[in-house]
Amino acid sequence: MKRETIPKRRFQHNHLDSIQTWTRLVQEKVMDSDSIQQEIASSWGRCISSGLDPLSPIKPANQPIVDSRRLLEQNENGKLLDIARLQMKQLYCSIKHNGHYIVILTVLDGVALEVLGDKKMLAVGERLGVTAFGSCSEKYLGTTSAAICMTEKRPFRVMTTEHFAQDMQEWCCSGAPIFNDCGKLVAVLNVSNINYKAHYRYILDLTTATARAIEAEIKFRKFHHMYNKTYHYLTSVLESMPEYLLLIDNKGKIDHLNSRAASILGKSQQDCVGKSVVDDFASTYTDRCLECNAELTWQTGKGSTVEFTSLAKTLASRNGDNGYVGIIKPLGLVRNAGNKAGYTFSDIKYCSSLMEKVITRAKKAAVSELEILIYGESGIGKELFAQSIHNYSHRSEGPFVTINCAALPIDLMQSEVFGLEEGMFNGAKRGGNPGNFELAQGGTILLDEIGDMPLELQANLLRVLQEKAVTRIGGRKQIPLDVRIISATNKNLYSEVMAGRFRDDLYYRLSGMAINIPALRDRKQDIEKLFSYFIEKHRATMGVCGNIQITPDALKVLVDYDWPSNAREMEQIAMLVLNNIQTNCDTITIEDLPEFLVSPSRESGYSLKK
Ligand SMILES: Nc1ncnc2c1ncn2[C@@H]1O[C@H](COP(=O)(O)OP(=O)(O)OP(=O)(O)O)[C@@H](O)[C@H]1O
Repeated sequence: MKRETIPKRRFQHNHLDSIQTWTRLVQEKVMDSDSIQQEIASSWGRCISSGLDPLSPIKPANQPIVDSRRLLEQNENGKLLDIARLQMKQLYCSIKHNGHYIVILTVLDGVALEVLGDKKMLAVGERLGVTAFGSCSEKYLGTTSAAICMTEKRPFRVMTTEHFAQDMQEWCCSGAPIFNDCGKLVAVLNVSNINYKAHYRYILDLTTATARAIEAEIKFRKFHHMYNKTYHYLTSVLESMPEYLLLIDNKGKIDHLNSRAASILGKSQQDCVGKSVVDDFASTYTDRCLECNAELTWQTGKGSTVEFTSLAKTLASRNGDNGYVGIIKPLGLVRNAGNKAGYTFSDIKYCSSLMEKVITRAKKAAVSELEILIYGESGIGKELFAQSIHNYSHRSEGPFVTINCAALPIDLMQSEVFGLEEGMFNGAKRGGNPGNFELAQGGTILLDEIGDMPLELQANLLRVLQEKAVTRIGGRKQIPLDVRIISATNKNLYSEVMAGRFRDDLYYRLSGMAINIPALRDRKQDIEKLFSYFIEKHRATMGVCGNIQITPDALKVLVDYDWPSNAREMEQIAMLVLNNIQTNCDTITIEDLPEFLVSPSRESGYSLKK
């Protein structure tokens, strides 16, 4: 087929020109490209190259078969349809009083995802196979506005004899492309009718505006989803932290807090959010308190007080609205009521005989008066054991106080652990501040992360152990102590002694009875029970109902994993899984597990540190 070039160019549809050009094409096999719009000429060219005969009737029987289920699963087509349906209905309602129309949503390979219109136009469409999940591709229908929009990636109208196939030449179509949030073309929206006079120019504008509205909804849903996901992650992370955390905005109002923080303040989370720190909790609060590491006393709903030390970080936002992350330290509650250990041995979930032996040993240790040194990797349950030992001992009615020996700067730690004599610093109260050892009187003190205790403090600690008494910083008086010491570490303390980082005399004092908690990877029998326990523990708060099972495949993935951060990591993963699954889901499958667990390359697996 020859192409003739006439120097005159046309950009608008002219019925007479296109009918002449088309007739010439059919009768003389000559395409006069310059007497029709260039986009139409290109489409006709493609139809000719694909062997389409303009005169042969369009038969639905020749249509390529489409697997509708697969189509909906591909490329987020299901979501697109969900969004577009409502907009298509609105578009149709705004034009239907002008005549008979059909609104078509076509996806990339030319398949119609949705078709709606009045009876007459639907019947016209049906005769040509223009139905939901029917192919409307260029190879089948010839030139259409949808086909041109796909190629040109902009709105386009195809009128009557601009259609290549004779069977389509009654049709008038206005189409507009739909792009996703990444700017990728995903579909074309199209309005068609078979009455030339009722295919007004504004129909193309309306179609384009509706396509833009669909795009905006796609973006909105994506951001909404991302926002929800981030919010859930943030909440899960805050909830799983052992600290009492608050996010405070630059006006001193509480933006968010974890449930631990709310419980220590004696209020619900809802009651705390939006409340002013100054008006409702700590009247001496200022931003400077946070910046200069000052201590604050918070009034709680239960009439007691909580020390709020400024282990706070500034959160800078782009628009300069700085906020803070605050950590409430429940020292005040310890002073008022004594700190209670919540866990007992019955809270330790296991099946393995290895763990059975460890628990038997820990119970023996509990009823003795020996100092106990608990060894185990990070997140394995050392604190859980320490609390259980305390509750199993005759000191169970006394306080249980934990000191994290790695967490605080040395000066703060001195006063925290050993107490502060009155008048030592401006912050010291009348009568001085008792340290953690005094607060643990009659009970147990857990020296967590003992392997990280600075050498300077080790000397003071040794003195306390030898003398069974404590002297506050800046004071002279010795205060006799009746405290049982449990230490915990994830380091090899003996190697630390050998390396000169830990005092040998202190090491021998602390390790009256050693308890080794084996890593989770060394007791695979416990994995199923522990994972089910964490799922059940968080199920309700994460909004998932019902009794949840795990498939053998998914369980195998969990069993095969190394669990570098042990039970704490497993708890995080259980929460991520709950976040991934539907609220009414009753089975956890491999697809619900985080990617790094399932993928064979485990190097990128994360490990969580307290
Ligand atoms: N066998 C178990 N059964 C039930 N819960 C467990 C078990 N082991 C650990 N956990 C839970 O896992 C979390 C981490 O435990 P814990 O804080 O006691 O670990 P840790 O060894 O003290 O950690 P770190 O070394 O970071 O101080 C806690 O929520 C704890 O209750």
